[in-house]
Amino acid sequence: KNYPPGPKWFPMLGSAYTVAKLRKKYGTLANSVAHMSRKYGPLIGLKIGQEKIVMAYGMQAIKEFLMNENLNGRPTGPFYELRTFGRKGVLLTDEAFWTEQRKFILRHLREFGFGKRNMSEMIEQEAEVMVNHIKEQMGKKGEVVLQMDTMFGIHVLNTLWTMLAGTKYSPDDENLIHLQSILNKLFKNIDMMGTLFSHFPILRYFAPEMSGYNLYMQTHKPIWTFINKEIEEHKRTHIPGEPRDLIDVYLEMINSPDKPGTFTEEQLLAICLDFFMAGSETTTKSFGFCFLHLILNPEVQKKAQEEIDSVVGRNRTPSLNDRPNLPYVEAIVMETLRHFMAMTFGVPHRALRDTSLCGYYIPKGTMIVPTFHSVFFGAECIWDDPKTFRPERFLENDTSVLDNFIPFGIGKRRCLGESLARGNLFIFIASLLQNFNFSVPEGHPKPCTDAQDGVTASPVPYKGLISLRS
Ligand code: HEM
Repeated sequence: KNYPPGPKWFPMLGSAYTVAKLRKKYGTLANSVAHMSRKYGPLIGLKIGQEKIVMAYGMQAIKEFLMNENLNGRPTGPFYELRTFGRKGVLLTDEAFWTEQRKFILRHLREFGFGKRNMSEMIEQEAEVMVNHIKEQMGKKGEVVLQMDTMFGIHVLNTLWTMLAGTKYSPDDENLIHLQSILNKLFKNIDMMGTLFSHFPILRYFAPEMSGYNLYMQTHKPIWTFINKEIEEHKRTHIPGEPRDLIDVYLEMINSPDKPGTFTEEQLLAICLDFFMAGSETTTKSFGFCFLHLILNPEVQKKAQEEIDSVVGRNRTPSLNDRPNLPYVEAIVMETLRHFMAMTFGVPHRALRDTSLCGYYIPKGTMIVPTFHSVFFGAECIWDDPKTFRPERFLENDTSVLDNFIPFGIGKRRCLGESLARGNLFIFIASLLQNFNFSVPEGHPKPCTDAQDGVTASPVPYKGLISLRS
């Protein structure tokens, strides 16, 4: 009673068929939810299989939802448990277990530079590696055509992995390129609400291929192996009392006599997996959207390059200290996040107790998903030309712009990696624009601005011509 309104529920399927039909018609899940919200309002009540799912559409609904602590859980079920041998990690756990782990991770990541000055130095070093790697590929020609939607993956992971595991990988590391490409494939085949076997768990036994179960497991296994190797290496080389990174600190906690019960080796593996997925995918996809729009908007590149030349010059790498003096580059970062998150849903929450939202009843156990499309592109968007890539919108003196800018969420479950993500975006974009121009390669089509659906939205794969600036 008083559950949010939505499409009719059919026996067994619930509203799955209606949602699938809308998705076919409107191209993406975000566009389908936008369509449903026109009919049903800011909360759309769905039932997919046995699962109740509410989509929150619009700033007021999303803010009220994210600030309601009764809605701070994460979904349960085999889809969420199989990836980490039970409910483990930080991304998809809740209650006291999650609080203890999140606090520990945040405190110790800071020891290894997270959010501090040496984070800037570490990102600057990686940006230099990236610039030099591109220059090597250019050779004497001074230009090269590259697959731009995926080329940031290893560089982004390196900035994260330095703090987590004290390791960096070569941009040509074949194993890591493979792991990122299979993860990319998985993320295109599922979405933030899950996949067929998460809504209909029994299908994993009868139709493992069709329900997405096989792909899910085939993707996770090599990533577990990769992380396990890293943990084993740390166990072999770690000197007690001299932690080098988060894995070492965590191992010390596991070995301490008075450790709380939540600290186990499986939990450490789950945390690394969460970071591998939540940390590298999101930032890499954001770069994909950013350079796509920079290629299509040479005047934005030119404006940023003039700013960088006058503040930083050409002889040193931009740093996070330059942020206040590079407002146009910072505005590109925000415009990038807006375009990426407009087509990406927030991580699903779960009602820990019966509660109410926007005057509706939300029963315990309901999954609830924020639809950022509404605030960045859709009906509640405060910008009149939302699909245009126009960084200037963030430089206009309008405070409501920042009130409506919540790509990392709000409240207690707010993104744990915001400072690293923003730092990466700022330094990499500034460094690349300082050195290169980006354009459509001869004989190639203009990149398409439509997003592809998945756990996180991706740009349609595209190539760019990168040439040395004169
Ligand atoms: C463009 C980059 C990124 C965006 C837009 C982004 C956005 C988000 C959003 C919307 C959430 C969900 C908040 C909620 O559930 O209410 C989230 C959670 C999370 N993010 Fe990010 N994120 C980004 C990068 C990163 C990075 C680089 C890391 C790792 C260093 C990271 C780690 C996490 C983790 C661990 C959570 C779960 C937090 C929790 O449940 O307590 N994210 N992120």
